[in-house]
Amino acid sequence: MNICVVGAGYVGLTTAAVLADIGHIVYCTDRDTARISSLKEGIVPIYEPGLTEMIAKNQAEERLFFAANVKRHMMNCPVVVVAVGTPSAKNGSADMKYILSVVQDLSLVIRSPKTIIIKSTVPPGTADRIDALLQEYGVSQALYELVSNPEFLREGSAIEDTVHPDRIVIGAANEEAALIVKDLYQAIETRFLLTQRIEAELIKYASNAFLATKISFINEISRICEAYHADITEVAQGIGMDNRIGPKFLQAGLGYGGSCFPKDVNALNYAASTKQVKMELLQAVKKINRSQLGVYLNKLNHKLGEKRENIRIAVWGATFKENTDDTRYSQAIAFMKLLTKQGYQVYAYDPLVSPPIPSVVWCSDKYEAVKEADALVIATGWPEFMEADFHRVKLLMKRNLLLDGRNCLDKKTMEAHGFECFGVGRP
Ligand SMILES: NC(=O)c1ccc[n+]([C@@H]2O[C@H](COP(=O)([O-])OP(=O)(O)OC[C@H]3O[C@@H](n4cnc5c(N)ncnc54)[C@H](O)[C@@H]3O)[C@@H](O)[C@H]2O)c1
Ligand SMILES: O=c1ccn([C@@H]2O[C@H](COP(=O)(O)OP(=O)(O)O[C@H]3O[C@H](CO)[C@@H](O)[C@H](O)[C@H]3O)[C@@H](O)[C@H]2O)c(=O)[nH]1
Repeated sequence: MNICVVGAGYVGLTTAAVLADIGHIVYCTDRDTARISSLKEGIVPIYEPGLTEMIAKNQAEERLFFAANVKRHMMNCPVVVVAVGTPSAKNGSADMKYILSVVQDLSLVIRSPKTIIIKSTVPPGTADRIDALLQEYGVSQALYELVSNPEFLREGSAIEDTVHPDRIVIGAANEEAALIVKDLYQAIETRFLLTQRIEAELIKYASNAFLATKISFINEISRICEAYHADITEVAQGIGMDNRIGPKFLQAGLGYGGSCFPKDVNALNYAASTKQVKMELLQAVKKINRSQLGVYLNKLNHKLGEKRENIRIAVWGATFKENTDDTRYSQAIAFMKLLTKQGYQVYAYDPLVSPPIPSVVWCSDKYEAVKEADALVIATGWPEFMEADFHRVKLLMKRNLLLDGRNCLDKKTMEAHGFECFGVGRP
């Protein structure tokens, strides 16, 4: 099947690579011409383990092509997968400008029967809205099927999540349209859930909202653990052994970030408000996440004392989590900004990124960042931080404070190296 993927971001590139790898002919398009030019030359503009290799293989085998002429490929392919961004607008709603521009482009090129698959995360009711728009633009409904097929991949494990998903959700107005999409994924062994479009749209938002809730829940429990000198990692382990709860997404830390949870929680909240539904639990989830950084800033302040001048804090990690180069809504970066606002000198290191942040000095290596530091903060759980030579780190630092903001280090080992180590919800 010839497929046009619109949007060569994290989701578009992964989807295009996997669909090509399972045998389809895929044209991955983007209106960002520089991005497409580099992709044509084999330079993948994002970091995602295994993606560059999968793209190269399928380009070489002539199943995957990159193109900046979005409309031409939309017109020629019977299947169009929409994977453009839906970032947060100022009022918390999903900003639909990219989706709407794709719909406009589509309206100009639908001349033969097409299946349009919405993979972007969109508010409930979007598929119906697109239907209405296409008809307003004069496109005959007989010429297309519009299907909601939300994406559940995580950055850092996008390929694995797409090749071995927990489920594939297909929301379609009729069975025929659903089966066309199901057929595309024939080579993927998983459970398929066929619903109407509105349920598929809500399943995506509700999944992210639930996962964010799990994180805020465990972060709140970590606060009571600290008060009672209990270890949250053991408490989380015990909770997770209950099959009804499960062990995943119970890692206490500096809070959730990334391009999805913050914006999707806001967008769900906004969608509810337009129907006069109050999402009280979600409000609490957001509030806990917002206050999580403050809790650890206060702890650091308390341990470092009143003086801020010439106090140096090393921060390891800037991306919103390990194994990605994405810094959207990164708690690590938010923490760096809080530290500089307090008057601390911040020396930062991340294996992949060094975005400009006023008053933050970027170091090219993790050991350089800790030189003469009064405290070290582990803000992202990159494996190379766990494997660091902490004997050397201790020798390089001026003082011995270590905030393990992702609970990824063994506290006893750190104490044996001479650190005063405190994690999130650990005595
Ligand atoms: N990033 C994730 O982990 C993830 C996971 C699941 C779902 N999602 C959802 O998938 C969607 C895409 O997310 P992303 O992170 O891949 O986005 P992204 O911002 O990385 O990439 C989007 C791409 O779309 C392109 N684009 C925008 N408008 C276009 C147009 N009219 N025509 C052609 N190209 C256009 C942009 O140039 C950009 O390259 C969002 O709705 C997001 O919520 C993201
Ligand atoms: O136990 C945990 C798990 C995660 N996090 C944090 O939560 C955020 C999000 O992590 P993760 O969910 O692994 O990354 P994403 O790539 O943002 O993936 C989420 O968002 C995507 C976009 O919608 C969905 O497709 C995925 O299913 C959903 O997991 C990160 O800041 C993590 O550090 C925690 O603090 N504790």
